[in-house]
Amino acid sequence: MNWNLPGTEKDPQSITADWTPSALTLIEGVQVKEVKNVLKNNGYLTEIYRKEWEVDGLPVDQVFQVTLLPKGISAWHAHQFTTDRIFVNVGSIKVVLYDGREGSPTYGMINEFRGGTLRPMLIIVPPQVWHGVQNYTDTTASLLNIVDQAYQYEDPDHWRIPGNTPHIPYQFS
Ligand SMILES: Cc1cn([C@H]2C[C@H](O)[C@@H](COP(=O)(O)OP(=O)(O)O[C@H]3O[C@H](C)C(=O)[C@H](O)[C@H]3O)O2)c(=O)[nH]c1=O
Repeated sequence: MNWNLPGTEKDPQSITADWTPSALTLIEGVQVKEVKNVLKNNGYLTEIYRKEWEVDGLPVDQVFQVTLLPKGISAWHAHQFTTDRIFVNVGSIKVVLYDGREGSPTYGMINEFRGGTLRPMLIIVPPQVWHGVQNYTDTTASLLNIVDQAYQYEDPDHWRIPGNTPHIPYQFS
């Protein structure tokens, strides 16, 4: 008996048995450290960064917070020398990375992560990897950036390209 309706499609695999997106190959140099919330009687506690996780072996020189209003987008950014470590500490944020480094084994690759209160994770973004963030929810969200080189006010190590550039094969929606 045919029970399908016109236009019916079967789901492909989207997630592995450990709930990692099945299609996810990490961009060269990118690392992700997922952490678990520690549930307490009066709330919960979340570790954000430990040197002993050995995610990059780099120093911590500064920590700053970026707050995104509902649906706010901040893209695209890259740094020549600075490693970003992004941790969404409030709400839910999409973190999208693009490898535009010619000669990189993952040149041209996009990585997309959704992290935050529900799925805490630290994302290590190496220098020269383009990144953008989007609060895709209706409540204010924020992320912490734990950088290995503090922001230089007079000479920021910060390059930008518009969020809708045709040179990155990703559209924030
Ligand atoms: C980083 C920094 C910036 N500023 C000043 C400089 C600007 O006048 C203003 C906004 O800084 P920026 O334009 O860098 O902020 P975003 O565009 O939100 O970018 C930041 O958040 C996204 C997600 C990134 O990935 C960037 O690496 C990070 O810089 O704050 C400071 O006063 N101190 C600082 O440490």
